[in-house]
Amino acid sequence: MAPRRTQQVGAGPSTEQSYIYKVVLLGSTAVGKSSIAFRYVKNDFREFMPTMGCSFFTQLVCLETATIKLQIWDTAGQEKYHSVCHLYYKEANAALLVYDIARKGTFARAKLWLRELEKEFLPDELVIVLVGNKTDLAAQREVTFEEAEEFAKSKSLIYMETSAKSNHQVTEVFMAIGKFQVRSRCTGNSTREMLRSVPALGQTKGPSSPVSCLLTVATARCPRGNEQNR
Ligand SMILES: Nc1nc2c(ncn2[C@@H]2O[C@H](COP(=O)(O)OP(=O)(O)OP(=O)(O)O)[C@@H](O)[C@H]2O)c(=O)[nH]1
Repeated sequence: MAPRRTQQVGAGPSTEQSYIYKVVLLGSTAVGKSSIAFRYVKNDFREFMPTMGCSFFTQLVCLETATIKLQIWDTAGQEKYHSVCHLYYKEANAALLVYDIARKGTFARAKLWLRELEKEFLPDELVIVLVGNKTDLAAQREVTFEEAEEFAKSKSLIYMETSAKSNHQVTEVFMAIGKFQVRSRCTGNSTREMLRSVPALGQTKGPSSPVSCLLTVATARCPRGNEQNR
């Protein structure tokens, strides 16, 4: 089932379609949500940027078949802001559940966020990416790739690891969201169904994982420098 609340904003430059997707970043404080958004939108990294309430960014993703405007909502992870977070993930099309691979407690917290989302959304209504951030801290890793991937698989989530600091796979996360949404629209299959359709590859990470396998299907048209930030 394709996402229900996607806004279609008409044809793009040629015969392409343009869509607006709302993406919300959720997770414990200091896992790197703002840093991921900042890296993606500004291609920069700052050591200190605490979020109060919520920040908002937009970014265009140009795919072969469609142009997508991502509305990126970066929520604050501090407990005092928790009660307002549901206001931000309302009407979302995709969620990034971010944890810090070097802090096991943040992985547990991401699982709690998932439960909250499961109460608010139908199973195929939201594309959810579990994001293990700070891969540059590999020596301090407390959550293995395999543990997180296994959990993601059991819940039909996309799983990816990033480093906002070293710019590892950050763009790919947002591209994944765009591509899954567009493919979902084109094929009528939900992300769950698409992930299920490549089960044999589910055991491996890297270039042959289900995510990267599906990502290669729709090739990006714009090089990063040509993406517009509005
Ligand atoms: N080593 C490393 N540090 C990172 C990475 N991403 C973020 N950080 C650092 O982690 C700290 C928290 O980053 P933020 O982006 O503010 O985290 P947040 O999840 O938005 O935090 P809240 O706004 O409190 O919810 C900062 O000191 C960042 O510099 C990363 O990939 N690697």
